[in-house]
Amino acid sequence: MADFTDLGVKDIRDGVASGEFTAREVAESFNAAVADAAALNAFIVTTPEHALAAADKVDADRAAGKDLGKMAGVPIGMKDLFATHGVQTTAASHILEGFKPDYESTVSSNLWAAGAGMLGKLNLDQFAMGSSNETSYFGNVNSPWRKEGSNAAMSPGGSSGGSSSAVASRIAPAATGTDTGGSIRQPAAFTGICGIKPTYGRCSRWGVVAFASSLDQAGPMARSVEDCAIMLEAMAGFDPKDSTSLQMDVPAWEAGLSADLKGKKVGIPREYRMDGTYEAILKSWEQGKEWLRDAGAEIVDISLPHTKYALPAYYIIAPAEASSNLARYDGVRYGLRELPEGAGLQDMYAATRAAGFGDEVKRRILIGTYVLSAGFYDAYYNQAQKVRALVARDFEEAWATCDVILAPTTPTPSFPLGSLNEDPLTMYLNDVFAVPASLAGLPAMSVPATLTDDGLPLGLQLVGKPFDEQGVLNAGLAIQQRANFAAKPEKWW
Ligand SMILES: NC(=O)C[C@H](N)C(=O)O
Repeated sequence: MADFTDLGVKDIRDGVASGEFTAREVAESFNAAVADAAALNAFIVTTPEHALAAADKVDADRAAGKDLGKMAGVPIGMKDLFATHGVQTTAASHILEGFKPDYESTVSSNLWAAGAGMLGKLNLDQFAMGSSNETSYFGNVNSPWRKEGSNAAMSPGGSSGGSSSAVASRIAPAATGTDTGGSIRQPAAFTGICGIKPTYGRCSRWGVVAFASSLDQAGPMARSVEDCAIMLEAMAGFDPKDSTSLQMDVPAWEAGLSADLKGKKVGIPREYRMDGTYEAILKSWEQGKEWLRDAGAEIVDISLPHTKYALPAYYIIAPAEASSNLARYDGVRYGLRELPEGAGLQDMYAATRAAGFGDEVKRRILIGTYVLSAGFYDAYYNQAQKVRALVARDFEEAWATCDVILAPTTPTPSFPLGSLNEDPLTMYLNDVFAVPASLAGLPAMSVPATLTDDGLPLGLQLVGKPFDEQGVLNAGLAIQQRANFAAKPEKWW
């Protein structure tokens, strides 16, 4: 069987369209790679038949001379937070084990309509809560990357850790992710791939298991900026079923790609120079400035004064919304039910939730319930909302002097699995550079920049004005062309 696993979204789509190979050949090749990579634990369930059926439809459409979609013939991984009709959807939680939705999320429907197929449902942190993919009920995901000279299992980041691991290891050309406070960008940075969180409202949240509804956004994860542009075009669009969906046409991001940044100003936020950030990351940030200058941009110093309050505000707002969203898992409507002998309704709720939710999910529900309780609402929840407004205002003011912002994606590279489990605060700090853009609802992307001396990927982050995914993608492309990140993890799985 021919091996197509080094190909990305654009290569596959164009090769299928020109008849260089068939969509079925591609699907078979990736299905085999997925089956061979069980050691990564990237997938919770695999759906080879879905990938093949979608491929056959594309091949038949091509033979019949029909128009092919944006993602025609591309088999992808689907984060297991998207409801998929008839296919188990768990959010990596025991409480949803066995749940097979009788509906399809809007984002996945859009992708299938564009000609993509599904390789399977990808592992993640439980209910997307985590930064290492260690809170999944279905076990850790392994990063395909290892430190030079070490066999220690590394984190692929989280919560979209199955997505990042699958794309980096080339068992999927692309995958969906979701980002509430960094869940696309941080795993992309940890594994040397690209990932973009679009403006809040670009991708419908309908059929996406809710974590923090005012922050949750879907986006693509792939190995190039071009592939992200193509896939985002297929995913995005107004959806009347999501009341926060943007009523705007989807721009032609792929056609609009240009790495010429003449006339653009790139802002460097001085508050992002934080203690505890790895030297190699500060160095790659400097390098990033040079690359963007080389692409024609002017580099300007900017200030986002409320940056240090963003993470604490996020860890009040996100748990508050989660405690409300997760109240629906009661043992009656979905998945798991624990019904001890002689138990009443309240006992059944308690037993189901005690058995069904993992520790991190329980921690967030407790914090969220606490900050929303009558005596603490003003002191915590309302205060955090005010901070959120200040963080958003910082960005609005910055747009007076720059068009796009360059920052690190994370303060550190990937870490060994197990090393931060006992320390939730250090784990939360992973998202210190990602969360401000989330609170402000802005488009933001991570692009691979370089490797550390011991061989781990580092990413650079670009943050854009509202609705300006194009500006983010174009600056990302300028970095991609200069970083020439061609490193590939050595196969050990
Ligand atoms: N869901 C996310 O965007 C990830 C973030 N680390 C969190 O645990 O909330």
